[in-house]
Amino acid sequence: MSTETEQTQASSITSPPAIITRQLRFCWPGQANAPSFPDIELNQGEHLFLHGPSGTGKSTLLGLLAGMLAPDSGSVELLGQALTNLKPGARDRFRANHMGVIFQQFNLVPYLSALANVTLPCRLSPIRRARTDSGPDAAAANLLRQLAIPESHWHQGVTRLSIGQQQRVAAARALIGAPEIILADEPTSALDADNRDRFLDLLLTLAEQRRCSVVFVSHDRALSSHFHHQLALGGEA
Ligand SMILES: Nc1ncnc2c1ncn2[C@@H]1O[C@H](COP(=O)(O)OP(=O)(O)OP(=O)(O)O)[C@@H](O)[C@H]1O
Repeated sequence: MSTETEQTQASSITSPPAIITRQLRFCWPGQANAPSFPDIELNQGEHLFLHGPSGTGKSTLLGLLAGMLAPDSGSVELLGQALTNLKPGARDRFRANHMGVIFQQFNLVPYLSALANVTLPCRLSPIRRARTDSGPDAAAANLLRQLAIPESHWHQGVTRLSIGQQQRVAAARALIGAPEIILADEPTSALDADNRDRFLDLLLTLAEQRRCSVVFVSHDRALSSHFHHQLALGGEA
């Protein structure tokens, strides 16, 4: 069996799709039937807008893509790696190396500064660290500057930032070290329309500069035109 590093090197030559899912089903405790999810095929550098009414499984699907949930049946293949075949520890390493996740509740580490939150993926992944040309601190500073977080806030505890600023710190943490895949769960829900559009433009511009694929969950159909593809859950058109 080849190692992840060998497969990643092979991937860069043949560029397999960023994401392929087939016949995914997942049942939460208490759910009568395991809902099935539509198949996804997303090439590297492409962006997918995932929408649908509340409770239709958008966050669950992101959890399956991130390898945080294991499907009852079906498969997830990311960058040519069958995620569903990896043991939990290997899945965690794969996520740290190749994915940036922006959670609905941000999941920032409350006792760390904004800067330390952003550099965290580089401490967990040598691959992400190696992709920051001038080092994690400089890369984090660059992202925080691009995301308009005032320098006076970089060394403050992250809980002292506004909700909109925390969202942007979470985006910077997802982008650092140029992971190939970014999963974003309603990252603009707390922002007003102007800040939402600015945030989205910036996220997609930074993702494009780094050739990241983005899967972006939102209720807000007005955002869909920013994305290459759309996928509806729950029978929405
Ligand atoms: N931790 C959990 N334990 C049990 N059931 C869960 C859990 N998380 C989600 N569910 C159930 O799974 C279904 C899909 O939830 P999910 O959060 O994936 O939907 P969603 O489309 O992301 O909703 P929203 O737009 O409100 O965030 C819901 O019926 C929900 O109750």
